[in-house]
Amino acid sequence: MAHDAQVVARPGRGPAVPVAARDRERLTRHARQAAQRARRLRTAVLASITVDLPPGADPLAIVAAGREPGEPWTVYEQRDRDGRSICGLGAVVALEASGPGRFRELAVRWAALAAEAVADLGGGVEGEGPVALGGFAFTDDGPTTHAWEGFSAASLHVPRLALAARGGRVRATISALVAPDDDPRAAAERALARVDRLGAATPLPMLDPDPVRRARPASALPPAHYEEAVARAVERIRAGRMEKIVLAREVLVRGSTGWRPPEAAAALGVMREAYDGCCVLAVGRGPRTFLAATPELLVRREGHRLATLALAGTTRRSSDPAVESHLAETLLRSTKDREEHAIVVRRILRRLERVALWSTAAPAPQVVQAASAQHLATPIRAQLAEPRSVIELAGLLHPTPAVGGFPEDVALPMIPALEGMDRGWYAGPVGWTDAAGDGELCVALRSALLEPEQVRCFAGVGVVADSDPAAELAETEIKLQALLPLLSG
Ligand SMILES: C=C(O[C@@H]1C=C(C(=O)O)C=C[C@H]1O)C(=O)O
Repeated sequence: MAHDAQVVARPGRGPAVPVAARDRERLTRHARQAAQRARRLRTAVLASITVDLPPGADPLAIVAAGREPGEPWTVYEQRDRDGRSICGLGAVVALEASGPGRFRELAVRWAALAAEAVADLGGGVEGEGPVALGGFAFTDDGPTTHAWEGFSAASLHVPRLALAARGGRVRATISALVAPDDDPRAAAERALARVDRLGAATPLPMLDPDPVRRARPASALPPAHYEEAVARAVERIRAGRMEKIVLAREVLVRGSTGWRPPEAAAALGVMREAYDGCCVLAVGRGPRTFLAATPELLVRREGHRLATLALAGTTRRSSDPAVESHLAETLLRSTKDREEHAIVVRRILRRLERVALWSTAAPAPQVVQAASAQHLATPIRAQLAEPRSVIELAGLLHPTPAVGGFPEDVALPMIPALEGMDRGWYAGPVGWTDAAGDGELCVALRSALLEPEQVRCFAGVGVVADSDPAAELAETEIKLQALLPLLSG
């Protein structure tokens, strides 16, 4: 799988997304039909076509090379799951919302748009056809600081060009939005012209192997502030006010004059090669890009089937296999970590009771390796009583106590004051949904925000009655090792 990307990364091999004459005509026909529908419904209607790309084409490389300044883009990849990748470029529709109803609002608006879309029948690659890609901030009301400009509380884009890959097959969906008084031919031509501007496929950029200017990471707040926050949280837990709260910290990466953060695409190229078992994702809005290599699946829906993962309890990794498995054994035996983990499993199962005919979790957690950390993990599956959209299901589960706390009504309001930072999209759900409401969202952990002149990295830990502030600070350092070294070179 790891070799596929390099195959297409040969320059000068023709257009990245070739569109044959008959496909162009079909998009115009779909746009004409969409215009009729739009006039009848008095609202804009989506028109799209889906075409094959040469086998092995690399969606991430195509999107990264073709992006024009400020154009929104999304990447969602898990290479070790049969080479799955879903990427989007541009936005023909931007669905945005905020407040406690944000998940449902976007689910309803997307379902209405998708139901009327004039599109090709599916060709069998998951995520092809009309899709909405994007994500959600950690809190219902969204980011509060300038750093997250462009990232709203809830944001799903229908890309101009969506690419879906699986097992070497790659499908490209080109979309136009046709308003009641639009000229359908012009709408189709605009869409095709954008895809034609992509030019030839080019390789992913490389991280500079020997940067002249280096950057230094520095905690946004003194580490002692974090330890004090953990100590205060432990007091409240021991006083019986709550069982668990997740507290995070932020590390800023800045360099001397002239230093610029590495290119997002170069970092993503390394992340997807190096981090098996993680979902590698990126959401670009304006000049900023939010990146993650996360081990935490929030929800996957395929028809009536739902999958999620309880992930909590952490130890470090080791290059010595004997030490690595010893650390895993110790984690499995740790009462503190097992309890921290059990809180997450219980809460997920309780939430699923509202929508599932049945749900099932493994009786005991297993240990999984993810980038710089090892975690306790319990896969959970459920059968839905009725097929709620994956976006609504994400709203039902988010935030789990793996990133929030328990009980929520006590823990969640304490987080901003104890942390003293704006989480933005850190620990929020990011992913995709198709026209049927199937799709997948991960929790954006091991994440960073690339700003024009600096990088912000985030890491948090679950605090319980037995937490030790120094040990929790050390655990944030383990998690930060996933992205910090890559983004500060
Ligand atoms: C909060 C983070 O990770 C979460 C917290 C964990 C823990 O407390 O052990 C483990 C995995 C994640 O659910 C993070 O990576 O920032």
